[in-house]
Amino acid sequence: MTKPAYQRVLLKLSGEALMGDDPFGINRATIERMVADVAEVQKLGVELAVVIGGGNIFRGVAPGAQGMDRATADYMGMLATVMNALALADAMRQQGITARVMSAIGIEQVVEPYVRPKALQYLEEGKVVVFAAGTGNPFFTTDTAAALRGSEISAEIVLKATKVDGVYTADPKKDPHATRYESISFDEAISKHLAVMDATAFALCRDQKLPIKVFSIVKPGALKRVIMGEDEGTLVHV
Ligand SMILES: Nc1ncnc2c1ncn2[C@@H]1O[C@H](COP(=O)(O)OP(=O)(O)O)[C@@H](O)[C@H]1O
Ligand SMILES: O=c1ccn([C@@H]2O[C@H](COP(=O)(O)OP(=O)(O)O)[C@@H](O)[C@H]2O)c(=O)[nH]1
Repeated sequence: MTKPAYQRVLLKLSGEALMGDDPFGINRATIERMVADVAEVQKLGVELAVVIGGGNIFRGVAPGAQGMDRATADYMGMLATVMNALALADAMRQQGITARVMSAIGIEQVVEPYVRPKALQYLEEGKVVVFAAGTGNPFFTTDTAAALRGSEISAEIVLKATKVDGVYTADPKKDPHATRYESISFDEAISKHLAVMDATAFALCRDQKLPIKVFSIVKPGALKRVIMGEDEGTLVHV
């Protein structure tokens, strides 16, 4: 049997993708399917940490936050990621995966706080760690949280599972003529303002020499193919 290409990865799951075809919130079938994908790669012995987004519930820059103080809206967004993290960890439990949620914001009655050595210990024990509340700071995104936590846990790669199947020359939702890159350097992605991830996340990964793979969360089996090092999505590299 061929071995996985990575031993430890940071998986960023889009909050917005949790909606499935619903207008907001968490779609049951969608979260179960995502967890089934995670279970499949966990069986291969890959150490897996997850950063979950919150856009399905609240986004600090959404129209619903108009007129609000940006930092307040962002804290709401971070709390939304905590709800998603709890739902995700529970869905994992139902599929036989032991998961631990760690929050960047102190809410001890609900989830344990993020403590780096503890997170590393869980990973070594084969548990899935779900990082909630992003970076814990307003004006950031969960993509940046993925870059940060990925660096902290010495992940070999950040896997961004999102609604598109890679990085395109322009936003494929707006430009039907956009074409997908097989791979692209951080500098090119930043200088071309490719908005699939924010520049802060790209810059942090570039400085830490932490590659990113952008791939589809919707495509069946894509996560496993990425883990096996097969041709899937777009690699963003130094
Ligand atoms: N150059 C690009 N290549 C791919 N996707 C892009 C690009 N520019 C903008 N996007 C948009 O970025 C979205 C993914 O980023 P984001 O909205 O932050 O998703 P997530 O919920 O995964 O964090 C895609 O759905 C796509 O519409
Ligand atoms: O470190 C962080 C991470 C997230 N957020 C807030 O939480 C929201 C949800 O996260 P994100 O938009 O990254 O989730 P996703 O795109 O995956 O749905 C963001 O819009 C921000 O308002 C924040 O303020 N700081």
